Amino acid sequence: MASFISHTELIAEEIIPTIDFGLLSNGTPDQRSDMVQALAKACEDWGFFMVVNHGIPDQLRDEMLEAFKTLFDLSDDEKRPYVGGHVLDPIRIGTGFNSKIDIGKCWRHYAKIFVHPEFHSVPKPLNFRNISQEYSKCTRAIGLELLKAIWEGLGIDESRVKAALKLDSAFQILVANLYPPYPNSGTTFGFLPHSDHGLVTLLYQNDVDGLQIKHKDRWMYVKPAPNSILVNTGDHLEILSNGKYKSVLHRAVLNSEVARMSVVTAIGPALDAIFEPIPDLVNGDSPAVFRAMKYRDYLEQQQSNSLVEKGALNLVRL
Ligand SMILES: O=C(O)CCC(=O)C(=O)O
Ligand SMILES: [Fe+2]
Repeated sequence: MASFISHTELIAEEIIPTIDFGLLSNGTPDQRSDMVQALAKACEDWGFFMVVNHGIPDQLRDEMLEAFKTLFDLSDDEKRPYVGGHVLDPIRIGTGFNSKIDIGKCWRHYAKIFVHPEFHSVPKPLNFRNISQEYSKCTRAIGLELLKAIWEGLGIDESRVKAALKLDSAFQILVANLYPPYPNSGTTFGFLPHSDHGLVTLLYQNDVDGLQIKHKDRWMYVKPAPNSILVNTGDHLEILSNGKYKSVLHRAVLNSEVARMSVVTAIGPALDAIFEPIPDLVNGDSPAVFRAMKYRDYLEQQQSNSLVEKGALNLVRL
């Protein structure tokens, strides 16, 4: 496999947009309106932004990271029931992107748990259930509030989108990534370049950087502001917005000295919702560029195949 790291130019001079969640949820009407505009710009220009004043208690974030660390440290016997299942199994533990097809390319352990509309959890560690339930609730509320502001910024009727996507049953998945230290050979990634399938993804990491995003055709490092969470737009926002907001391509590189961990939560439509470009955004000047598909089918296809950047979107591209 070609070395991406040594052959790509990395840029750091651009400033990643920051969204003040406090002003979005509790600001004056003018402050909220400014944030809605800032969010629309961040989605259009970047597909990626940092969120500050998000209200997730520091302790809860740390407990969530620790609980996942303990889960990864369980014996192979204890983890076996969750290893090697189907991509739509509600709890999965594995390595690489998809353990069956990506051996050797991704130096990553993952745990993936479906937490909404049905909440799933593991029996060990004992505190996992309570922590993950609370963490999922908090992050889902933030994700849904961001989406509400995103619909507003696109000038579309929130209640119609919410009903079409069945957002009361929004599909939420909680994922932890553990990247053990790895000598930097330049050929092995933590996570290969990809976009996420859902509407928005929220990410929190330990204090080891490694996430990179593709911005204006160049890879750039992401250095999160203290206490921020990172948010990126997923394929479904690209589809719904009829290509106005592109899902951002991102990847994770490895650290040769220390382990990196990220806790990621992706929020999407209900699994049985059929998504397609929002009719208000399709017209003679801007014909539909994606066809309709059921979210569950998209997810299954995207997760079952090798990741080739944003290749999954071709399933629905017209
Ligand atoms: O660990 C990271 O920084 C990236 C993780 C990621 O992209 C994902 O879980 O989809
Ligand atoms: Fe991702």
